[in-house]
Amino acid sequence: MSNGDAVNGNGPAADSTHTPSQRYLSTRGEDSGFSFEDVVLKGLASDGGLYIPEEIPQAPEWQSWKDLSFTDLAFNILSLYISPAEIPADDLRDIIRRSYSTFRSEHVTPLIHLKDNIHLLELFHGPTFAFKDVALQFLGNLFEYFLVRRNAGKEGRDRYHLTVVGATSGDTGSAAIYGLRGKKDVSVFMLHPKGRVSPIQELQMTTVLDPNVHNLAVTGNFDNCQDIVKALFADPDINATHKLGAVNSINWARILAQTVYYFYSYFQLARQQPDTFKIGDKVRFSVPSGNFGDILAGYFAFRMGLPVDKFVIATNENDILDRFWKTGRYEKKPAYGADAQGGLESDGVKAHEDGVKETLSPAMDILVSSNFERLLWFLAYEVAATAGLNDEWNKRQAGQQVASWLSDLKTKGGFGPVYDDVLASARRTFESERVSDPQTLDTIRAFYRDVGYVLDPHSAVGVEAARRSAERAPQGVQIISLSTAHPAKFAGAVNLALEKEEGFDFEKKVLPEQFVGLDKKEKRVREVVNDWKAVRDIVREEVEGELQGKR
Ligand SMILES: Cc1ncc(COP(=O)(O)O)c(C=O)c1O
Ligand SMILES: N[C@@H](CCOP(=O)(O)O)C(=O)O
Repeated sequence: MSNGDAVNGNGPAADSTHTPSQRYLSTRGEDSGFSFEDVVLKGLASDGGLYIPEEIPQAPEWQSWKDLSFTDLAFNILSLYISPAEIPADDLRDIIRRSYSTFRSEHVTPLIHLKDNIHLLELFHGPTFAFKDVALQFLGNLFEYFLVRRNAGKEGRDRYHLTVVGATSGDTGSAAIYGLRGKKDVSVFMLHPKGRVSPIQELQMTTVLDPNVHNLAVTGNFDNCQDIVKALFADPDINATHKLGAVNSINWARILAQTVYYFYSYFQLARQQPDTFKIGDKVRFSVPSGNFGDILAGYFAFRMGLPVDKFVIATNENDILDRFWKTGRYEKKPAYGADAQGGLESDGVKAHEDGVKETLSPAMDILVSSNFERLLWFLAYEVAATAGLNDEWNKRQAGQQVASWLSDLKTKGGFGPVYDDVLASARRTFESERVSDPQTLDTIRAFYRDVGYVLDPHSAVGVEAARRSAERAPQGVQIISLSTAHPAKFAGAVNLALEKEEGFDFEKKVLPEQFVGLDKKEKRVREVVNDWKAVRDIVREEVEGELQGKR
């Protein structure tokens, strides 16, 4: 499929009055020429790839953005990708303003100094206390905007009804639900691995009773949920009857919205440390990583012109990314580590037969990182470009290479080692660190003792990686470590680390009022087996019920 064809193969064609500033292509090379609106509503490309912009726009004026508010900065950055012909400037400003008015901090994503040259970018001040809110509040409003526009003057079954299907290891689910609850013409189906999200995360999702919200607890792991979502997108049958939409970071708008806080944190650092950090200095980012969406947003900010010294990929013991950077091989893990005893690794972490380890940072318990595919495209493109042929050829080569790697991942469980120049290019911009559960607990404890700060386990993985990276970093480099969730979402890990600390009281020190009494609320969730067809049947049944006003 190409250029301006119907969304999902059956939706309305892109409206020629909304001329795009930017075209998008698929990482697997078979799908191209789409507008921003197309890719936001479509989510996943029809060849199974992920959408990327044909060109990464440069931001030559970025230095003059230093004193802008978060929302003004967001407007400037997003405008590089969304032309006023697609969304008029006033409308875009309004979408951005509404999206961030729900945040509890005037900075939206405040930066605080943690210790020495390590700074913490707090991304958890949105409605669900996780970094996903930054993108999903925006995406929810964007969906609404496009649907209102498409449905003007239409009634009943003629209206464009979006069926969002998403997979979550805990945080995307609630953030997407809060971004979309009660919105007209949208149904939301969130699949989470039954029993493998934290109790608060589960309650945040299942206590939302709006008729358009459907929680499905899948007997399986996060990757099974993600595979079901991708199978639904690949199924022509459901695509013919329902217009599927994505809220996971396969949706380009998720990545785009997240680029803003990389710039914003850089400017906050310059404002906070005018004597030691000047605009133009390079900064290092450490990012707790699972699906690779958050760190990929940083990569786009870097490619747009932000001076970055290195990105540190921080993984937990589900370490496919760390292993790639160390070996050049991208491989799913064998079921159990060599030292496993009856499903328990030597450090006490539970390893499931499917290869996923159940760690203290469960939102990163992911076997395969879906956004890594987007980076692979850019790495392959860079290598193709050294051949000196034309850009069209380079893009085609990159798409073919990515399709071949991803096919090996599917059929053989992995690929690699990749060519030396691909790995060298990856290592120029990124490095990686793997942080075990005991190290995560030690980090939470150490920073609580040292500076009185309570880190959530995911943020602790990032901070420990930042601390290790600081030992190798050039003298004086400032490191911004992304804090991806509020500690109250992970009471188990935080209490494990801090319960013996004198004076520590989880309820008084950590628990926000919004979480109090959640467990007393009514819940709605359906259990489903790990079978995409069973999920498809539920989606059909529930959407029909909603459209007939039965729910
Ligand atoms: C709290 C938390 N930290 C880190 C991550 C990893 O982010 P990403 O999947 O974008 O790499 C996630 C899940 O996505 C998360 O929920
Ligand atoms: N950690 C995520 C997993 C889904 O990742 P996404 O960024 O692709 O939506 C979660 O919390 O659900």
